[in-house]
Amino acid sequence: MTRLPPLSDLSLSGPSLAALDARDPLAHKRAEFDLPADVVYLDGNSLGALPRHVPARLAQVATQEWGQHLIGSWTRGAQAAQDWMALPDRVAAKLAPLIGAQPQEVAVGDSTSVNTFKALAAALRLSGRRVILSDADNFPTDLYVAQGLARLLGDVEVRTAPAHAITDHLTDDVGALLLTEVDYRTGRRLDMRAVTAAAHAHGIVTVWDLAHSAGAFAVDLGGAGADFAIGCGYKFLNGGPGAPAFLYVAGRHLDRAEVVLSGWMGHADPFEMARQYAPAPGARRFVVGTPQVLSLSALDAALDVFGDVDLAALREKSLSLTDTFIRLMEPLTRQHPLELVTPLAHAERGSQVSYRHPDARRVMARLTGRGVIGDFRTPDILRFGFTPLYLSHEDVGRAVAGIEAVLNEQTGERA
Ligand SMILES: Cc1ncc(COP(=O)(O)O)c(C=O)c1O
Ligand SMILES: Nc1ccccc1C(=O)C[C@H](N)C(=O)O
Repeated sequence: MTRLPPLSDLSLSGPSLAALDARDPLAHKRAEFDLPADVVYLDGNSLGALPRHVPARLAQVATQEWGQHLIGSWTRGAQAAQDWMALPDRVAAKLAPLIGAQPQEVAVGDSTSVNTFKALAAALRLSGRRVILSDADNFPTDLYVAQGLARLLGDVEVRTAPAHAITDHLTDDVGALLLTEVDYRTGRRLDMRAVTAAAHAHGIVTVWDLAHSAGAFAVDLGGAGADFAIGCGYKFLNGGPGAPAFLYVAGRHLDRAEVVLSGWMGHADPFEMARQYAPAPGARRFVVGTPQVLSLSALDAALDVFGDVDLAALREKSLSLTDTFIRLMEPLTRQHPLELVTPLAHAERGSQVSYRHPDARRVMARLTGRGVIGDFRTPDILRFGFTPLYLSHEDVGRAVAGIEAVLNEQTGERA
């Protein structure tokens, strides 16, 4: 079991947590979200909370843009850049600064799974090779999509290795490397820059899954030299259930990146109705069919929450929340069969903390019943996500108190 150094200025008592909250530069952001009062929501890494202003935007799109302006909304307001046709591009432009991208390097639409397929196919084509390498414990959809692409192509091998040893498996026959920057179970964060550089040394094209990164901390795709990336709109970006996902392609690849799902909305001039596909300039070519206007509008509005957020402060708060949680949990790891599986080193940590527990499924069910909402992940993981925009250190204290009560309850039942 992992042990932490003794607490210096922190205890479970309210005031020190309140003091941390008092100097939180993001404390005011909480008021921008709608959350039930009696809940500590530690699941924003699965479904982000509702930004308060999003329902009004949805109502406006439904009743005015759809209800009143009907088909005209596709191009209406094009001068003022409010048309539905350009909505994916406008959302891409809002998202780009959060992931260290240029607007023309980002396409918004479809699901993360579908975008993984598009990015992986393009990466493999760019490499001219026939092997996809991934983390053996990657999120299932990443592995399934790679397997499906391999089945389609017939002569492609999907190879897996443990994420922590991935650089030992970078060989000159590997074409595409598909990795998730922050592991969905352990919360371990990979060094995207170092791994990308190591992959490039072998001529490997990288595809980074940013599902648990985008909106949790500043991602620097450009600085890391990443080739492709994909990620979810409904987790830390708070775009709502089923929100459109994103796909990043580095500007240097735009000329040669091929779109396997070449649909008319990624055509250079969709309404030319040409017989032959010609890709739109920039990442827009990865938009396939008709944009999902309702969900894109929700994501568009949700991203405004980030408008005044200093991304350095976001990371600092995230680490402060996860540090606080780990410290307050430490006594419980001595009394109960809890094993911290999230790295203590800040550079190796995303914005979640996970523990192994032999009865994790039941513990999480009980915890959720008490209003502390996290996740159980197979086989024995208790997972807690920390969204710096709407959680306080006092919430962390309440969560730990709830966890303690549930664990004691279970111990009492066994005795
Ligand atoms: C790492 C990772 N990739 C992808 C996904 C999901 O993809 P999709 O939105 O297509 O279901 C998730 C979560 O669902 C995830 O954690
Ligand atoms: N999209 C979902 C739909 C339903 C239930 C969960 C999800 C998740 O996002 C799970 C998440 N990716 C995870 O890391 O476990």
